[in-house]
Amino acid sequence: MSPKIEISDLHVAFGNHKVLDGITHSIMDRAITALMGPSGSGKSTLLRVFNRLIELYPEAVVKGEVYLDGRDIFKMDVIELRRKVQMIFQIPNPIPNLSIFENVALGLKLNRLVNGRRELYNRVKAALEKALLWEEVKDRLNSPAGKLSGGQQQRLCVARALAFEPEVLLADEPTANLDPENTAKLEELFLNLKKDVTIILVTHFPGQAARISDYVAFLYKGRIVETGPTKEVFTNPKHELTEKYVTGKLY
Ligand SMILES: Nc1ncnc2c1ncn2[C@@H]1O[C@H](COP(=O)(O)OP(=O)(O)OP(=O)(O)O)[C@@H](O)[C@H]1O
Repeated sequence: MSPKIEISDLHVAFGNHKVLDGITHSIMDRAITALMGPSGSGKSTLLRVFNRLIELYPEAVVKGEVYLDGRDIFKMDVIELRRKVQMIFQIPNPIPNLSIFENVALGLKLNRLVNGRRELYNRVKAALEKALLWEEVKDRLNSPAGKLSGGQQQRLCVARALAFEPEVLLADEPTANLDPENTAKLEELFLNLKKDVTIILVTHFPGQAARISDYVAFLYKGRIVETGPTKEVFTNPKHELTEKYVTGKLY
């Protein structure tokens, strides 16, 4: 497996508050990497560096290097970067009054990524299929997205992201507000996707990391304490803090 993202000596602070303190790590291509660690350890901040969403926080100071396929992300056109590196959030955020179809189509139209209605329909359909939502919505594509269940709205957000045919999908605690059935569906969807897309998943649930990730990085107070293939880290943690975390004694 080759690295998709390489991070070198990354530091992030909000004003004087150091949040990431010298992260050096590689994220493997077309695999699921789980970022886990106690609340406040810097997982979401790290995720927000990968698509440079961090730059929307005026007090954030970022130092260090991050490469996507060998390209310095801080020198890339940010629109291009965010097209390649899509993100979904803890609370599904479709545009509620817009139709299911339009939620997925809008970004493609605004960015002029499609030619004509037939291609647009095909791209939207393909994205909804990959997001395991097509069968549930194909007869009501024109109804408002806000009428979908929470789990369906989250899969719609995945479809919206996939419509851009991204290389990386960032997911920030995407199942935190879902019931077990919808959580299972999203996990299945991620497992299907990883053959095409590199997935970086922030999760609060060690069980979720164990179920679906190939690699984990365990963060504690802004540093990566331990990293490796998921099975290895869960069955034979090398660091005491990791052991406590994976056995539910630290959260
Ligand atoms: N915009 C911000 N301004 C100031 N401090 C921030 C900001 N965002 C995050 N922080 C601080 O950075 C630290 C790391 O936050 P971050 O959200 O990255 O951690 P996390 O591991 O994802 O936590 P959680 O699991 O609770 O979401 C926390 O102390 C948090 O208070």
